[in-house]
Amino acid sequence: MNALLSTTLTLDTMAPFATGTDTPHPVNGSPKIEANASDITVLSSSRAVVEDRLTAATIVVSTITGKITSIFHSVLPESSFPPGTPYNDYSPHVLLPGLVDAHVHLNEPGRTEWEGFWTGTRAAAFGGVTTVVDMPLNAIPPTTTVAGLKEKIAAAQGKCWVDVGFYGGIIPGNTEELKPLVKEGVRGFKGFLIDSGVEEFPAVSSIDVAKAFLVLADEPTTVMFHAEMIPPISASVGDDVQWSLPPLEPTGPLDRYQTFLDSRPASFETYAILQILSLAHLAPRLPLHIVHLSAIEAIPMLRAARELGVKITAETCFHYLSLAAEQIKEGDTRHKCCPPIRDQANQDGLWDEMLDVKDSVIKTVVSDHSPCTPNLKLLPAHVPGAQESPKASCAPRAGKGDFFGAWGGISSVGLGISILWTESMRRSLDVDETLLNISRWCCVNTARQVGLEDKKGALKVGMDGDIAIFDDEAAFEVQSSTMLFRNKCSPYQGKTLRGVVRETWLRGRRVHSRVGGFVEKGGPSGHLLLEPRVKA
Ligand SMILES: NC(=O)NC(NC(N)=O)C(=O)[O-]
Ligand SMILES: [Zn+2]
Ligand SMILES: [Zn+2]
Repeated sequence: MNALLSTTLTLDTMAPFATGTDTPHPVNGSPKIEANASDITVLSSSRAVVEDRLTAATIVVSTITGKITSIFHSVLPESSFPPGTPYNDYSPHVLLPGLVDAHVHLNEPGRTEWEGFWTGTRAAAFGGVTTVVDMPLNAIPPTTTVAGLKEKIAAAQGKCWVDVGFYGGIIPGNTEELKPLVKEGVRGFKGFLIDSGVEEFPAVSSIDVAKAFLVLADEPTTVMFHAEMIPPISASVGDDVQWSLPPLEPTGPLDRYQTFLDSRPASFETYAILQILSLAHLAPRLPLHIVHLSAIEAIPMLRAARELGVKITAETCFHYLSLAAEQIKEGDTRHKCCPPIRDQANQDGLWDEMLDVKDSVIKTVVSDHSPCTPNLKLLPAHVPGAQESPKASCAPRAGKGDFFGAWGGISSVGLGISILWTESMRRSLDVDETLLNISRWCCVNTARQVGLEDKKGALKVGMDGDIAIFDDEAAFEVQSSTMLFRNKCSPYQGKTLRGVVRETWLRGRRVHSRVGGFVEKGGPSGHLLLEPRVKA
């Protein structure tokens, strides 16, 4: 280790962990790094998020293993490295870990016209996301069997611009498939407690959940729920309690957002979460997770459960942190998702939980990118995106602007970091703290949620050289050229977002730069992340 204090460092670029990891600022001039110039690449900046702190950093990545071999807490000059070493000083832009978006629907095979591996992962790469984890539904077949997973894997080959992991699904009757899916490398499971929107992925009952908990109790996985459920009492009219009101029944004009919001109240989320918690004792060691938490009313019960030792966490989404019901115009179904975007006070409450609470129950922020063809959004002519609809692949079931008939799902993969940055700056949050928060919510914690914490989500020696170069001063307009997902239909369209991802690096190779576009030579280099999880 004395070598660290001398001026010459030798890097063993083949080794997953380098000898020199963290050197003090060079005292007598710059250190000299000995390595084969073609075996390493160097990225540096006056600002980087390295292991939960903002620091100057020089990051050396092996181009052979794709791993980070050393990190120096200063900007070493190019002359520190052998002549010909690829070297980029990005100061003052920020080096961040590539984002891990742990909730994306890629929909291939079967509904590739909604989204596919090629387009979805290019949109991710554009926005600094270097890993996406694909949800088990909306592709046909769904990932509820090993055979279904194999079809996914076959469909993904050679099409991924970033690394891709897969979730399995829990549906009635597939208990036998769950352990084999863990062995095949799924990163977790999702089940629905309410209609999923697609018939091949039915909701589970409490008996199905109990069976899944028992079979997965000691498996290295995370079981996640779409936590909305229709409570037995759905509405009260004055003093009169109305029993068994038809579920999700609209009580006003179908194109008014408030009508839709009223049809899926916070009680749907709290009731569903109570159901999950009531079964948690069946698998006390199994990590449980609530996907796309929207209602702040659910926070106290999650906090109480965690205090009692229940292993449960929650994620929220970019849209719940940036959009508000009051602002949604009549018929603008681009905003339809489930659970719904709630009011401004709810949005503020989510931020309060994440910022002010020491051990927030909301650990991660994800996109829940769940697109469809624009015709299924039933967009009225005045909403942007309506004119861009390709020919309808399926006849719309309802009138234009109908929030009940439109497909539920928001498109935003690759826009997340800029959405969070814009909203954080609007809230006048501290710049440095926001950079750390984004890295916690979208990198470190999402990687942990899906069992990738040994490879992804942090700039650390031994981790994959997945890096986003973030320009926090720039801004851009969301338009067709900046939404790289297949269907250019998103509530962010036309908005100006602050914070631009200048470049995205995957395992030590530049995948995309805002100036040069995609590095097409060699084609997509994303890996499928199928190595089974190990027990935490
Ligand atoms: N079938 C879906 O993709 N559903 C998704 N839809 C949303 N979130 O509106 C989801 O994750 O539940
Ligand atoms: Zn869901
Ligand atoms: Zn989803």
